[in-house]
Amino acid sequence: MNGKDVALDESLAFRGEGLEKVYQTGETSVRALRGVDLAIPLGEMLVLLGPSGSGKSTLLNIIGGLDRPTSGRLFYRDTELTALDDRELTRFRRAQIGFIFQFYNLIPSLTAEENVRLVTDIANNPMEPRDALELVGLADRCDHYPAQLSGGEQQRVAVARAIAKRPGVLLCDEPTGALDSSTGVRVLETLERAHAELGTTVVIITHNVGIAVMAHRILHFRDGQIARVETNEHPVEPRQISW
Ligand SMILES: Nc1ncnc2c1ncn2[C@@H]1O[C@H](COP(=O)(O)OP(=O)(O)OP(=O)(O)O)[C@@H](O)[C@H]1O
Repeated sequence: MNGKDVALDESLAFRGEGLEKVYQTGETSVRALRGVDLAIPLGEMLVLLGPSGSGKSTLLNIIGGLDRPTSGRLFYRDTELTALDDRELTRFRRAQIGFIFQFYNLIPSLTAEENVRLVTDIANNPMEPRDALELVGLADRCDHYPAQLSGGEQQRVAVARAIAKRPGVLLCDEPTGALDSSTGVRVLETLERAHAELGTTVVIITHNVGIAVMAHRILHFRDGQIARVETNEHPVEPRQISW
């Protein structure tokens, strides 16, 4: 198969070496990633922290196969993502990655269940949409339209949609950025539940230092690099978090 690596570490979900990303806009170039090396173990709960513009979303988009590094190599398990063509990268993303963004991106004319079904209809081994909605605590809201749901409930539908295809990895970019503390905690609980029950590797970008305590590790970004790695021996449960 394309891009197999001989020195494979089977305990890792992602391994990146020397990842660089340069955005070129006309005359201006921005070095968003400046030589990032990383290893993300399977089943890890990882938080990316750092100031605005430090490269967190750029890295998340690259590990999720939405974008490519300018240079460097990136592996997901035994597959070298940086050796895949566009079709193969899309196939990887569809099969393995669930994305959750700050704004929920639900289709307003579809019910919660139908929003989830959009994904399960094209997945290989999906959950029933109602089971995914039950897992996020919305069994009684399946027939509601997004406008009939609160912001936190809409985000939980987005989590259900992301986990329903049983992805190996959940990538979350400011998943609680638009939510107040108690609503945000319920969303974090659904991420923790997917992590615990499905063994999903979870990567969360946040500006909120309060959230970082639920992670196994925290990567601190600065100027396109990982400035510091913090290991958390005792991750706390989301219900103990507030901000
Ligand atoms: N598509 C793009 N074209 C040009 N420059 C970009 C593009 N995307 C990001 N950048 C630049 O790359 C740098 C890193 O951006 P990135 O979005 O990865 O940072 P971030 O840490 O996620 O920031 P935030 O916390 O504000 O979302 C920034 O200087 C940004 O302006």
